[in-house]
Amino acid sequence: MPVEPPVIVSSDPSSFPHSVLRDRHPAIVRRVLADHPYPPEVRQRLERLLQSDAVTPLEAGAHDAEQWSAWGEGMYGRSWYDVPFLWAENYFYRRLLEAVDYFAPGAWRGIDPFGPQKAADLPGPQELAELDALQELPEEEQAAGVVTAALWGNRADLGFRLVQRAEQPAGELLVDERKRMWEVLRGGAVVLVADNAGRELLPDLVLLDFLLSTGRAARAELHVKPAPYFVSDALAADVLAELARFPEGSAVGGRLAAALRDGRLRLHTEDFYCAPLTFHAAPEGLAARFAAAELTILKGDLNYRRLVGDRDWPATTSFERVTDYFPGPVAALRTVKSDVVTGLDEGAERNLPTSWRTSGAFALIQVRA
Ligand SMILES: O=P(O)(O)OC[C@@]1(O)O[C@H](CO)[C@@H](O)[C@@H]1O
Repeated sequence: MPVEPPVIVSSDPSSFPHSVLRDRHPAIVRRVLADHPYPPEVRQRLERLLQSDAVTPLEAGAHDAEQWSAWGEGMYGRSWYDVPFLWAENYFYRRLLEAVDYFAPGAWRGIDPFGPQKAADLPGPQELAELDALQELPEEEQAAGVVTAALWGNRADLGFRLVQRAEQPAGELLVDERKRMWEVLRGGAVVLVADNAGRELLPDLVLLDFLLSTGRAARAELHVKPAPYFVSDALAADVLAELARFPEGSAVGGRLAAALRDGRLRLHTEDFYCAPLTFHAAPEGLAARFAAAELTILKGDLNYRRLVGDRDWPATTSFERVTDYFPGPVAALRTVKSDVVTGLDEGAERNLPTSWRTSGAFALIQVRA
């Protein structure tokens, strides 16, 4: 194991993490306030969240207060900018859910504060038709197409789009190890850890359908978040909303529904997916699921940070080495939207634009088998 560089914090005002806490989080709260006719006490709590300088613990009665008191040891009372970035972001979403009574008994319980944004991002008939049309291609081209679509679907999560212009230049793949992905898959079980709903989840579902219908996988689990998170992250309800978009007679939609019905495709979730932790701390049951799979596919930027550790790794750090703890073969499909990168060749960074780590214009397909 290489010497571990420090965990990323947000204290440097010129850093990406600082901009997330300073600009993105307030924009997210403002959007949630605009999207819902919340009562005054909820609006006040959201405003207070915006104003808070220091991190304070959850109310004692909160359903997961004990968990968060353990996860937050040493954090409370400190500035949001001084605690680890990954922790601060996770806790921000937890506080936001608290503010909108997401877990509290009452009428607002279970109402997704990001629901309207997600609904507006559901794929339209043209996107569905384009993905369905991939099936007309020869299998090898389809294989390339479904992976490319799932990869670039990750490019514009809704949190990112709140602060970034929507249209971006064409993307560039910095590492492409998809060949190894295909070599690992021999008709066993696959886990796909989803990231965003909407335009990312659709190609993820198409990828799962491709794996199942070509026999590259016999079974698949689609792991989703247990609660709203990072604005657009997919919940089981988002999967169902997406499936309902496939038109009558869609071959892909029909096969996915059949696979869910006969158990070849299963939805799964764990509280861990909303914990401020990396995969090093995956609970035993989840680690066993990863270990039993021929391949775990991790989607997105945040899952990448949780996989390699949210640290200032030099970009040439070996991906193989930092992921060798992961309990089974793992593939990361990720557009680069934060500072954490590993697995680049020496010198590869040299010709990239200064913003390459956060622009969403570059991507990685990395595999550790
Ligand atoms: O995981 P995703 O949806 O690909 O990206 C999540 C993200 O937008 O949120 C974090 C910043 O808040 C970063 O990890 C990344 O920029």
